[in-house]
Amino acid sequence: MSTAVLADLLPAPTLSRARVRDVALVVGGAALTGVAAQIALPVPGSPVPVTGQTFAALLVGVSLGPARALLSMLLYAVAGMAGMPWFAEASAGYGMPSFGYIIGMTVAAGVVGELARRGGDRTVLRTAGTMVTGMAVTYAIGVPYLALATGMSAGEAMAAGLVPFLIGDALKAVLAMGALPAAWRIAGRRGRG
Ligand SMILES: O=C(O)CCCC[C@@H]1SC[C@@H]2NC(=O)N[C@@H]21
Repeated sequence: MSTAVLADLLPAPTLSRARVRDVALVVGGAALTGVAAQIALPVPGSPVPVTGQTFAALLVGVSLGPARALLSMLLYAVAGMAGMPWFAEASAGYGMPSFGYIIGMTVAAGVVGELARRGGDRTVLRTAGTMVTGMAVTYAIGVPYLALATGMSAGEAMAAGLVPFLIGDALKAVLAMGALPAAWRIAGRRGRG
């Protein structure tokens, strides 16, 4: 099954305009994630802060669809590795123990983009499943990376790199569960115009 994602609703009457739109979406998605990364709260005893990044990356994934979302997050990751200070707390590079989450968010954006392309953001319940999947992918890469980078045991890495974020992640999911189906309802009303 293949459906549109939210970005496809932006008008692009010609192929060249569609290209310009897509480039703007890819660059805009990376910039949005970079800004959201600056909303960061340190977690005592953990090298990983609470950030707005996951929410932004998953939102980019769902609203841009798999290909544009993956490109957008790759741009975010590669520019950050090259020195653009738009990782959490204005950091850059790839030496930090939280770098695995950036890889995780990149993969997750592609995965949730594909789920959205199959209608995974059209209802509250489906959006919940899509967000939980995206977060699970992020942690599945971020937590083992954290353990390897710091020498923590699996239990320590989960205590420092997963548990402190669960409540915040639940709030981010609830926000998306309200916003995304509502955006589709508004788009539907406009479409019927
Ligand atoms: O150094 C970075 O830029 C990456 C920070 C990663 C933060 C992770 S993403 C999943 C979890 N949820 C949060 O709010 N923070 C951590």
